[in-house]
Amino acid sequence: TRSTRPQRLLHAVQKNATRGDPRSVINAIDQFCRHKEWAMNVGDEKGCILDSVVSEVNPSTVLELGTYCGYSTVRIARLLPPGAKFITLEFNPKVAKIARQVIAWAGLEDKIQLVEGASGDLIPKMKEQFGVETFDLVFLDHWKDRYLPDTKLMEECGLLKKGSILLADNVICPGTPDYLEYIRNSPRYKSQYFKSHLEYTKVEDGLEKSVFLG
Ligand SMILES: CCCNc1ncnc2c1ncn2[C@@H]1O[C@H](/C=C/CNC(=O)c2cc(-c3ccc(F)cc3)cc(O)c2O)[C@H](C)[C@H]1O
Ligand SMILES: [Mg+2]
Repeated sequence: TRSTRPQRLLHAVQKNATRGDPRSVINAIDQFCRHKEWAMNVGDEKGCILDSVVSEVNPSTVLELGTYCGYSTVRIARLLPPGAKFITLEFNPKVAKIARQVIAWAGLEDKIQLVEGASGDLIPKMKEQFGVETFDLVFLDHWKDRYLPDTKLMEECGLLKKGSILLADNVICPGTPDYLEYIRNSPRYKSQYFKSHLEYTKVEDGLEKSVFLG
């Protein structure tokens, strides 16, 4: 049977990237998706914005919603200080298996805790099961209609503290209208839109960075 897109992306990494070199893994995926087969990674253009936010926040605790093939996981993990706690959630076991191999190829498995399951089930368990108090940074990149419910759930579970940063991908394309409306009108957040393009295309997209005010 035909391979899956994540499997083909993993093979491109194993063929073209150097083991233990996160930068080469990132480049191999970007080359593959730009020239061979598009895939829904945050990509190089939005990835630079992600890098700058991660570097600025210099987080001790990070949560990623929607690992997919691990492209943004590798981008984030390579910039984290030693001892940082980085949890990424992926509910599709086949996709998680690919992501684990991409992360291992980058040599970053010791910095990342990939947890298989649905965010709605796992977010309420973060404190008791994963020993997390609050998250300094959350990267939202899973199903777009889940950004808002999961943000409200993180608030309810006390996982955000004054200064916590939410960074959301795809707020224009495919779009997350209910999330944007909520986060831009809530007195509990200060938001900023970073205009960019849909990965590997000229279509407009962007990242929304929101600071939780407590
Ligand atoms: C109950 C589940 C919720 N909880 C969950 N808990 C854990 N893991 C979850 C949850 N919900 C989903 N996931 C996982 O995250 C991944 C899913 C990621 C989704 N990303 C997009 O849909 C997208 C589309 C485009 C796009 C743009 C233009 C186009 F023309 C086509 C596509 C671009 C982009 O940058 C995009 O990120 C993965 C496949 C899926 O298993
Ligand atoms: Mg995305």
